[in-house]
Amino acid sequence: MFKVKTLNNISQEGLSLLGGNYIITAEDPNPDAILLRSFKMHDMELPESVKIIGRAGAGVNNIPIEEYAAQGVVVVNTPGANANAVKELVILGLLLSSRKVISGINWAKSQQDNPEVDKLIEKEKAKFAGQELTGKKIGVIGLGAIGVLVANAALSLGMEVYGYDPFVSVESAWGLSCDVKRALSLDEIIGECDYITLHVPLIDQTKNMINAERLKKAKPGLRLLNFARGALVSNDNIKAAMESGDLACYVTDFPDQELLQLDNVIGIPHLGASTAESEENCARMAVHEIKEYLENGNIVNSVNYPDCYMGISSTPARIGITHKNIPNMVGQITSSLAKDNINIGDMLNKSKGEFAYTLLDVDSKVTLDSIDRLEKIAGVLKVRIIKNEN
Ligand SMILES: NC(=O)c1ccc[n+]([C@@H]2O[C@H](COP(=O)([O-])OP(=O)(O)OC[C@H]3O[C@@H](n4cnc5c(N)ncnc54)[C@H](O)[C@@H]3O)[C@@H](O)[C@H]2O)c1
Ligand SMILES: O=C(O)[C@H](O)COP(=O)(O)O
Repeated sequence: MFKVKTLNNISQEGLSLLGGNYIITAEDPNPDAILLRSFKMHDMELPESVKIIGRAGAGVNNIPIEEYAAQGVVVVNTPGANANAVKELVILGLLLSSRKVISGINWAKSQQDNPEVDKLIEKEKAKFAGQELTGKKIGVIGLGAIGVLVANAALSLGMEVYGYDPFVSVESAWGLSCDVKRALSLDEIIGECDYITLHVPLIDQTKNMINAERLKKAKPGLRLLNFARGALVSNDNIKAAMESGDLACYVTDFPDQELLQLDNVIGIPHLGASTAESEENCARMAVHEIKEYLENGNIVNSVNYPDCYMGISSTPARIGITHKNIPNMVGQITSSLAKDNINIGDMLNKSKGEFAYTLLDVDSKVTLDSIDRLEKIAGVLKVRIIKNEN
């Protein structure tokens, strides 16, 4: 029996895939896995029992992934599972930043007791005129799962699309329309575009990426959309750019009190991934990844360990070892097993940055003493018996 602790509400359709061998808990102090959305884990003490953390979503800035890697805990996310939901909200954001529908609707509602409102409408509507998207230039920053969908959708709205992503994956590049123009730097497009939309992860290198200097170069009347993370742009810079008239509108899925006080900010309460379809997709994918790791030791879509897949074990025992990516780890692991007369039938060793994973199928049952010896090897972080039969 495995215990999965949830730190946020997770789609029931996804949770139901865990099946009868799992207990879903919000309270248990010693779970095998943690499943969450945006819950901030930075101040949380992680129980020793936790082997894997599943982020039902894309962003992992709410999880100390390096710290957990150093504890031998694998963190996985669900790439692309909520991308369509975000893309659709970005399209809405483009329209809301272009047409004064929010103020128009609010004005109309304020006239609900006015029997003459239909006559007033024709007079008042001039206050709510906007601009069209067709023919305008948009810069899409970050061409991953979301950025590619947004760039392609913007083309179909008749926009001229520039994409910027120095680390674009081959898979993303295949998904991107050849009509998207490649920008070699952010500065190259900030002065050209009528709209800029951000789709990068929040990491040290992207924090405050739309800084004061860049906003000063912006085309006057720029509309900036941020459905990625608030800290990619600072409030002070948004304020200054609005005061100078360079920034006409800031649409953000991450508003705070200061931003909500500004007239030209459209603040959405982090609804990018909040559709039934996306919540279900994310939960299904995260549950699949957690099951693969707990039941088979396979790592799928990890952000702090290498992906590693050996299917279902057909030997008597399987052992999974998270360890540091340093010389002679495989040598020490295999000779420790050899000393215990345990033959290795199959194995995989993969590394990612400072950390590595070794998955071994062995031809006989392993004893707790053998596991103890593996745990004592310097650099080994966690050893798990995934399967152990006679
Ligand atoms: N508002 C929401 O509800 C919501 C939902 C999903 C994701 N997000 C946010 O959006 C981000 C992107 O999501 P995704 O699913 O597209 O992720 P992704 O990993 O598929 O794509 C991110 C892309 O950003 C690129 N990138 C990284 N650093 C860059 C830089 N300095 N300049 C330009 N490009 C850079 C990467 O190469 C990658 O192609 C997530 O990390 C998350 O923070 C928000
Ligand atoms: O990074 C993400 O996937 C989004 O920000 C969605 O977060 P949520 O699951 O808390 O809605």
